[in-house]
Amino acid sequence: MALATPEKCKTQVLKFDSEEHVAVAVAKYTADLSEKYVKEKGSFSVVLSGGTLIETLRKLVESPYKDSVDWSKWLIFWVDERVVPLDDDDSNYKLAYDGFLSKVPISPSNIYAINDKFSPEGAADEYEARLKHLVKRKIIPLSDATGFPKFDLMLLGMGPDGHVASLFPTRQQRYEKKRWVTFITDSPKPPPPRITFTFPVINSASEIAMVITGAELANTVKIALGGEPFPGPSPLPCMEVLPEEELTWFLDKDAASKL
Ligand SMILES: O=C(O)[C@H](O)[C@@H](O)[C@H](O)[C@H](O)COP(=O)(O)O
Repeated sequence: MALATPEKCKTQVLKFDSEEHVAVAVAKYTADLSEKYVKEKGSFSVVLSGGTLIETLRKLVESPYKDSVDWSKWLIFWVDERVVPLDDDDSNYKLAYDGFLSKVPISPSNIYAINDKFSPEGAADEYEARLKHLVKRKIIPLSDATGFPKFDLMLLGMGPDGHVASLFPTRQQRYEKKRWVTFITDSPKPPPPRITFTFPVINSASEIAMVITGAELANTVKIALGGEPFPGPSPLPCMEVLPEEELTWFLDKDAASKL
């Protein structure tokens, strides 16, 4: 099946004076998309990453969105997860639960955490099987363009090495073309065992927001968006993010300082 083409994906780069302004803008963007997708299809599937993203989502659980968003229609997934118990401080589920999910009325049955009883390989297989089941029940559609599951919104962070999800520049998972979910046991960012969505799934999303703050990411942002040819053998993973409809970069002043 044909993969999404760059011509189809609209890219916006939004720069803000501070992290606080990014947080305000990401909350409005997410709430607006929630309204749009709930109206169009009766649900809103949101894929979270870990890291600083959850803190940047803090405005979404405040007024006016706390009361205006139709949380009952939200479905929550993780683009990557550390294979640790769900109550471990390293768990992306725990991070999201403590900072976001526990503050809004999303039904626990709509929150798709990994099964923390499995090995990384088993957890990836089980998460993929669960996604396939949701597709079969028509809860998550398949992309007509790619044949992979199509989530409404993915909210992604990025590492200084250009990784997104747990797809690292020096690891082969970034090249996976068939699996929906894969695993890694030697992640360069600790903890080492993780599962991650693959690029075909990430790029089948309708919308992706790259939420990037802090001066330590300025060089990588420049490489990704600066318009200069990339010198390495393969582009950085962050340069390969290309959803089906719209890609929006939210940058604070520090992250955008080298553009
Ligand atoms: O589990 C993880 O580690 C993440 O999902 C990872 O992909 C993260 O989004 C980036 O590493 C950025 O992390 P920061 O926002 O903390 O810099």
